[in-house]
Amino acid sequence: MHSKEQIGHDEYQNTADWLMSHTKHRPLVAIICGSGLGMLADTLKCQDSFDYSDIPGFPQSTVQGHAGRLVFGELKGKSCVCMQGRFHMYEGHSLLKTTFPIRVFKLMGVETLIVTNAAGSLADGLQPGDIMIIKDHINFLGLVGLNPLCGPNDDKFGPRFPAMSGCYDKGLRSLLMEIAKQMGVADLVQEGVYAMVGGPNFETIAEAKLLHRLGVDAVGMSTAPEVVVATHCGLRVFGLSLITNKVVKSYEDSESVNHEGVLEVGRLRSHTVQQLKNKVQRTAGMSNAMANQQSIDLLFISLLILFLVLVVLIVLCWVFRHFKNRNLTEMRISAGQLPLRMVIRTKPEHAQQFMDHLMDRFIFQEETGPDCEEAFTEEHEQVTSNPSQSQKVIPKKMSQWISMALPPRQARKREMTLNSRSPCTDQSQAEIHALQQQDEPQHALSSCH
Ligand SMILES: O=P(O)(O)O[C@H]1O[C@H](CO)[C@@H](O)[C@H]1O
Ligand SMILES: Nc1nc2[nH]cnc2c(=O)[nH]1
Repeated sequence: MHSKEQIGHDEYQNTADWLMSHTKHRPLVAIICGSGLGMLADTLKCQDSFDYSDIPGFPQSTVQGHAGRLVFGELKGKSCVCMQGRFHMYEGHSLLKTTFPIRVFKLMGVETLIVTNAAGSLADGLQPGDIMIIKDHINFLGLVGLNPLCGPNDDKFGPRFPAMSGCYDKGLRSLLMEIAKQMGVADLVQEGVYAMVGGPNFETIAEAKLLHRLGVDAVGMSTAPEVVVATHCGLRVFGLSLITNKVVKSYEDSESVNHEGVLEVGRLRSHTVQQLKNKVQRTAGMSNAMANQQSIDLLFISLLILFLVLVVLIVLCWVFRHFKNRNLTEMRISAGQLPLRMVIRTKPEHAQQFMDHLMDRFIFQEETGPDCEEAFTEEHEQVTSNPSQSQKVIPKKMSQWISMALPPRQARKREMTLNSRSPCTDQSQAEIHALQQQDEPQHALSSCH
């Protein structure tokens, strides 16, 4: 039973330490080369390569087309590590063993895993030689409990129940589509769902029909366990399937698939796959820390722009209000001893009318208030003694309560009119001057006695 097998954290760590003591490379990207795709490592500079048989704890590769070598090297100055040959369950390895290198890479500081494989197509639109960007997978082994994460969970790597939705990085997927367009090979590239079956036999026609009905675009015998383990330990994953054959789905079809044919297509398309892989690898080679820093910078700039827009809006509102109120007369009314105030803004021509009504009201109330009788009588006499005066005069007592602020230009005119028409007391003159010197619309007490 695979689930009883355990690999201790120390065993992964020992292998990681051994590798790091044998190479100066500190890769951020790891690549697993699928069947016939071992040449993906060829373009790496300053290579350090190790046979799997020399690496402590590493399983051995037994499949033709999988060299069994770990190659460290640089692409455009960025270190990466390439597995020339992967491990399959059908070789007799446990799923924990087939995914052993992934956790070792994680402990070495790898952040992104690029998986490649050879696969048979079920989708009518995928032809041999096409490249499928893996959008998602169906892990048939996992669905029946054959999963490298079975057994005690190593919390140092990841959670007991890891999410798998979105395990194939969306950003890198769209990036590859862009790159394919730029390279003029967009018609060779499309996204699809990969399914992993146990192998090593290829599919019967009934199985092929079933997979097709289930929505599988391409099928192979690897990849899913590696992706599950990589996602569990927080690696960013990108996957490419090279379509090496069409899966036979019809009893009338006389064609049949074989491993040599699979390897041959791999060799023929190796150059294109290599170019695509290199371009994604260069972007992925930018560490998560760098990518995060870029996101933080972007967030900071967005916030700054938002703040500036807010400031501009506030200033615009202030200016708008200022100009809107500029030509209005402002009347401020304070009531009693309570801090009760009312501000009324109205067109200058309506202001006097309003004041007249207000004063009539006040006078009526003053008449009924016993304590203000004396003040009222005195003021009332003043008003009635000069009935020709077109503008009513606010009684002295009320001037404590009512004030008017005219628009700046009108305030000046009004001041001149008041000066020429009726002599103001020294006190109210002083108030007019004092208030007019303020920046606000000038306040002119309209009480003139
Ligand atoms: O998935 P990779 O390793 O690319 O290999 C694929 O090709 C082999 C069959 O020809 C199988 O191992 C299948 O999984
Ligand atoms: N299962 C399976 N694996 C493959 N690997 C390459 N081609 C195929 C295929 O047709 N079926």
